[in-house]
Amino acid sequence: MSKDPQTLYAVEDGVAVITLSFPPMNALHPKVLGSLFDNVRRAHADPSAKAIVITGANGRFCAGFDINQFQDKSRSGGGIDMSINTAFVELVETGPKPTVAAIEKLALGGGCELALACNARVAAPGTIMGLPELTLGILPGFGGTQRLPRVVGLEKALSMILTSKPIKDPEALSLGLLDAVVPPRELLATARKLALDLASGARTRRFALQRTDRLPAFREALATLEFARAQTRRRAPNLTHPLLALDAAFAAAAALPTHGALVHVFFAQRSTKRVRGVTDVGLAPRGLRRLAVLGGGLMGSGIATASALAGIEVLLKEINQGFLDAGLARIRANLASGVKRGSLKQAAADAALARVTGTLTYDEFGSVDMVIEAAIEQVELKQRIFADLERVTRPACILATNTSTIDIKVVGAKTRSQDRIIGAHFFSPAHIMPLLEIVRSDVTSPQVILDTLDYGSRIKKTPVVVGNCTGFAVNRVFFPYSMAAAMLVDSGLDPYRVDAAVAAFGMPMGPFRLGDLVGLDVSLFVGKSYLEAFPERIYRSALVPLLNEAGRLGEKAKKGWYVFDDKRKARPDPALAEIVLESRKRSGLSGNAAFAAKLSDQDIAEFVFFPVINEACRVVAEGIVDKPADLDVATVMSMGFPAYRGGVVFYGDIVGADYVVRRLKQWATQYKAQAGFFEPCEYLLAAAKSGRKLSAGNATQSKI
Ligand SMILES: C[C@H](O)CC(=O)SCCNC(=O)CCNC(=O)[C@H](O)C(C)(C)COP(=O)(O)OP(=O)(O)OC[C@H]1O[C@@H](n2cnc3c(N)ncnc32)[C@H](O)[C@@H]1OP(=O)(O)O
Repeated sequence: MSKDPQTLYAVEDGVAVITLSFPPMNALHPKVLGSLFDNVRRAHADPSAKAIVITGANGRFCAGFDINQFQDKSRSGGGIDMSINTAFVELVETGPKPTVAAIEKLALGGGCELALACNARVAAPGTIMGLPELTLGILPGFGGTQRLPRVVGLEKALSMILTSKPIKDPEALSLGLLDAVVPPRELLATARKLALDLASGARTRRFALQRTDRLPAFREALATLEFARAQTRRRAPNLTHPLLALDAAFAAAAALPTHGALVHVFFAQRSTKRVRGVTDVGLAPRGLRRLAVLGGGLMGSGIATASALAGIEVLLKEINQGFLDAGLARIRANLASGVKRGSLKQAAADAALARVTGTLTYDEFGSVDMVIEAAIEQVELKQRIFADLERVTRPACILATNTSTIDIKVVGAKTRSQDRIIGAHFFSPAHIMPLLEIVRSDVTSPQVILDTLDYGSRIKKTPVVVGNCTGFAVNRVFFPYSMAAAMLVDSGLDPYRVDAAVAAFGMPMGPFRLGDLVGLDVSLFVGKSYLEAFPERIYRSALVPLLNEAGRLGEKAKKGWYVFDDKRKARPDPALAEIVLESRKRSGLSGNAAFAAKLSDQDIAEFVFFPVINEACRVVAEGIVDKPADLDVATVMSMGFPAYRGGVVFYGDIVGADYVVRRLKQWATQYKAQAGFFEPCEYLLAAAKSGRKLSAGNATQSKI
């Protein structure tokens, strides 16, 4: 066996096996690193290899970076040659072919970091793994400070790094640092099989650096790091480098845009309760004791459940005994499911139920402090109800509507009580979804807004005050989302591909799966209000009307964009193709097929979200929200826009207003007939030109 520092390359059964070879410990001499890098690249280019196994010669994996290099350099007074920088670990982790480490005896320092970069790890019994770098006065340099906490958890990783003590294979296995422990003679075969399973998708390929499941919440992480820092200072008051290791773990995470975005959402969520002209004018909430809910349907019963759980007396009104019984049964079922899930104690559920009274009349409405109407979306019906409410309630009683589409001034048009009329827009299911959009008109009194904010906080929702416009804030900002997605499908993309790309961006589901959840009849109805309100910037696809005609109304009809089994599991449906083809024919977008076919997942996400950012800018400019951060919170808490991207406006700042404008203009050129859909608004254009952040908001007082 040669003593030269090198790696060996062989392909066995479709797997490239790369062997570290530098007796006795296969230390990572710069020549070993160089050869490893070359051979990993070779394996990625090698058509006979589907996957890669990295192992060590002489019955050992690797004892880390070659310590002799440190000695030589310190003698010569120079620094370490890190010309083979961390690029190779990135390639090992995320290159086109999956990697598995086959480990014997030891994986220490850089050797452990190399194993951590592999997508899976198998070891023989008697193996030790660890990051002993601090004992040499240096820090783990190949990404160990980042990957180890993500694989074994922050606390364990800090202890391993700070004590430099390696762990043995049984503990490594139980922590997930190893995927399997097998006898030495089975090691390579097991690693090869695992590598092929990762390549075929039979097992999920994992990327340590992208994992967050073992990381604690940000504040908990800070506390752990602070504790470790104090302990380290006590144990080694003269040493700086262990503290640097802690800083490295923290600073690297803190430098990521995800950190900035999450901190933004943290503060934004707390600031929605501060509204100019409402919470800064010396008013105090009047405190709500008794609430009436009109309508015991899905929304009404959810609102009643959330309110009763917060200690509020609830009067539930329905129009006949059958509907009332059904509404009360829904409240009971909501409470029972909370008990079953473990989020609610039986005694609390019983107490909440005891606070709910059913009624068929307005007789007791004189005693309530607030009414929330949750009837169906019909203008005349709501107008009649509000005229009745004005008559049967005290003048101080707040009159709220749970409409999601109708102008609240139109709802109150047959009353002279516009100042106490407000929108309380809940998201379904109302007792679970965390957001409450509070819709004010230009004459809603600040006291009424303040009381509704207070009510929202009491029922544990995040309240966001928004102005009165079509779709209010959330639905309005998101109307271009489904339209852009439909445009892509009409241009030739598979709807399931679009959904997958949007889910990969971080949404809980794609726009079409969401359409099925909401109901495509509802989408059609709501879509019409945007056609009327914003005719210059809508995309009118035949897709949703055709799906409605075919009776494909979504989950409730067991078929929509997808088909659903009895467990509500969605599956793609080949029969959808006919409708899609018909819509494409009518759309006149066939000229865009080549453009659409070339889009990457990221392009697709940008295509559907940049028009959303554009609309969000309009909402900010029109003063529909008090501040852009309110819109960020609203989009995270309603649509599930990823908090680590900070909400739609903050996301616009992450990617840059100028980039958003450039892309919108490109698409406006590509889709000439739909140019209005992509036209950047003034607010966005101004930010792109001046470099001002979109989240800076309006300098002037909001108009709402
Ligand atoms: C970028 C990265 O984050 C930076 C790094 O990786 S820094 C390196 C981190 N790795 C380490 O600190 C491990 C250091 N090595 C050890 O702790 C121990 O040698 C061991 C646990 C691996 C084995 O211990 P043991 O079986 O008792 O054998 P030991 O006599 O110490 O070592 C055998 C030989 O390997 C050499 N060796 C061990 N690790 C080495 C390394 N990382 N580099 C160069 N030589 C190494 C020893 O110097 C010794 O050489 P010699 O025979 O010429 O004296």
